[in-house]
Amino acid sequence: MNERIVVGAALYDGGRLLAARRSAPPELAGGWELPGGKVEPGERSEDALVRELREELGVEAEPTGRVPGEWPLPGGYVLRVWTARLVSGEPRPLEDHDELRWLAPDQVWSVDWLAADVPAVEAALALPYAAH
Ligand SMILES: Nc1nc2c([nH]c(=O)n2[C@H]2C[C@H](O)[C@@H](COP(=O)(O)OP(=O)(O)OP(=O)(O)O)O2)c(=O)[nH]1
Repeated sequence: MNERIVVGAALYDGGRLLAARRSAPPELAGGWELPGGKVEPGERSEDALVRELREELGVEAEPTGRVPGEWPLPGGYVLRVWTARLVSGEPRPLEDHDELRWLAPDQVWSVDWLAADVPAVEAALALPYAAH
């Protein structure tokens, strides 16, 4: 009954995508991911996404659409991704991350994404530009 879902945000601002470098746990530290986290029992995925972006980055964001697909994560979780738009605030690495980077389209593959994020980011980039 408890689905094990991690939601990630393809957070865009001015055509650039936000990438976040994990600082923990040790086996994931240094890898880049889409900010987000685990959906709590009874929580809507979009609400979890907004909550996680507030907690982790200190920003208000609005989910704008689901990126088709889901990608398996260790521990029986799956990663689902939403596009999102920055509503207010400047993202800061408050929790879980030690660096953030806004990536222009030609910089998206300049960071070392976590394994599950490679197909997830590809799927986000495959969406029509209007979704960004
Ligand atoms: N948030 C996020 N997690 C990812 C991505 N790719 C990926 O493999 N993961 C993994 C890392 C973690 O093992 C797990 C997400 O856990 P998390 O630590 O971000 O979740 P959370 O903030 O709710 O934390 P907690 O309840 O474990 O304290 O999924 C991604 O793009 N975004």
